[in-house]
Amino acid sequence: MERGKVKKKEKEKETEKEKIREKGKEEKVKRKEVEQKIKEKEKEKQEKQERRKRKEKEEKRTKQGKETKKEKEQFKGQEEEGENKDSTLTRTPLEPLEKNKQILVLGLDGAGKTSVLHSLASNRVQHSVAPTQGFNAVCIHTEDGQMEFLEIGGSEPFRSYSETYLSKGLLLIFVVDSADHSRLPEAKKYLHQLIAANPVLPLVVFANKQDLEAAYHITDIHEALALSEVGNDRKMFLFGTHVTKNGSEIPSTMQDAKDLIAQLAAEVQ
Ligand SMILES: Nc1nc2c(ncn2[C@@H]2O[C@H](COP(=O)(O)OP(=O)(O)OP(=O)(O)O)[C@@H](O)[C@H]2O)c(=O)[nH]1
Ligand SMILES: [Mg+2]
Repeated sequence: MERGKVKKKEKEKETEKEKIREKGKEEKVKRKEVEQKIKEKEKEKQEKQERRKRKEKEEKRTKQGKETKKEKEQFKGQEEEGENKDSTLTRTPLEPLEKNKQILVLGLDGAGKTSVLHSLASNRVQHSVAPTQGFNAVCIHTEDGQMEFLEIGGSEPFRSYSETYLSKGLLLIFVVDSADHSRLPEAKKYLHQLIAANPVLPLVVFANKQDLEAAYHITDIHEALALSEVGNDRKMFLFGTHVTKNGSEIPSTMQDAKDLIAQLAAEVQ
């Protein structure tokens, strides 16, 4: 009888232990499930982050692509035409580029804009061999950085683009053929149209082709272009320049003009 009781108690103990073991097992399974869930959530989070990063990269690439495309479109033209032998420096923007403010080089066709610009860029006299069909962008490196010049061809169809660029210009360089007396009134009209579009834009006038016998002296050019009327709020400078012997050093007036342009550009920027 006693033995029977002991056996029963032992059995009960055994069942109790069994239950505890079972419970332990269940808890272990539950813990594993929770751990699994946490891992899955972390994985999901990581995947989400990667997806977001990929998307951001993709967007960045598309944006860059668009910009490059826009710039490429802006700069096609004379390079493709290959007519102008100075085309390494020639670009055709359709609209002003936002990045850097440009120094605008304007004036009637044949005044000598390209010749002046390329001579300033290389510090050597460099004649242009063809009229600019559209735009001509030249970057000149200086001690303090770089200057971006933009010539707009002086022929009638291209002149109309000038006003679009004036509001974003840094300086205006106006080149005039000092020996072409008959076209001085036309040059004056064009210059005054330009400056009316931007009342503060500093103005540097190049009375070019001073080497020619028929060239007007700079005081006559001052009068012929009515430079006294350019406005009191505007800085204005006038240089007598010439681009004569190809390959020779640029004349000192041109070097002076270049230094002044660099100084003005630094002040305005
Ligand atoms: N004698 C002389 N000829 C010059 C001088 N500057 C330019 N030329 C000549 O003038 C002609 C026209 O020069 P360009 O530099 O093409 O003139 P541009 O103002 O750029 O003309 P577009 O591009 O048509 O607006 C070329 O035959 C040049 O060689 C100069 O100082 N003296
Ligand atoms: Mg030109």
